[in-house]
Amino acid sequence: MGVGKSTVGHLLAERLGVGYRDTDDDIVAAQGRSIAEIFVDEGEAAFRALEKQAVRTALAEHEGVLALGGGAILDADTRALLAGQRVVYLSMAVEEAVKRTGLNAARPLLAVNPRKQWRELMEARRPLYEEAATAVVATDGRTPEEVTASALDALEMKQA
Ligand SMILES: Nc1ncnc2c1ncn2[C@@H]1O[C@H](COP(=O)(O)OP(=O)(O)OP(=O)(O)O)[C@@H](O)[C@H]1O
Ligand SMILES: O=C(O)C1=C[C@@H](O)[C@@H](O)[C@H](O)C1
Ligand SMILES: [Mg+2]
Repeated sequence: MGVGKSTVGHLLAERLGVGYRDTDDDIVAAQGRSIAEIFVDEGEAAFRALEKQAVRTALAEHEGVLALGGGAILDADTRALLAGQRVVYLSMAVEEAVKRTGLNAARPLLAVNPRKQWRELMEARRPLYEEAATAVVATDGRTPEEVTASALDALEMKQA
């Protein structure tokens, strides 16, 4: 959350001359509600079901850069779909995460105690991110342009 998927994703798409899509945005558009509202109204499990379908649809329809929600990796079927894709894991340390996300209530899973919640989420997810990734790019103290350049290098993809 807040690692720079949207910022870097847009830059990466621009450099590659392809489109950008974001499954969080797809869910919000289809539901006509914010992610925080979906969590409050229906709970995380309902959000995860919507997310799983959104990832499946986007991977089938879209050929450019796709940003996934931070928790999409928790779903085993989603992980299987990612197995055939180039996947970039953008990483950061907790202090960078707190700087970038702040106490923003739009991120319901970090709303109460961001540092502690972020650490716990990452302990559970880091192995899944690493397993899915074909490229890992550290973002701490680096500009979005630098992160984008590293992602292109790591993916061995040329700019358009
Ligand atoms: N490399 C970077 N260095 C410093 N700040 C950054 C960097 N990349 C993104 N940011 C800033 O961090 C914040 C979060 O970035 P962004 O919205 O791109 O992340 P995200 O991963 O898409 O977040 P979300 O989990 O909400 O989808 C923004 O304020 C953005 O300007
Ligand atoms: O890491 C997560 O579990 C989440 C990340 C966001 O992208 C959103 O998908 C939502 O806030 C949940
Ligand atoms: Mg984003």
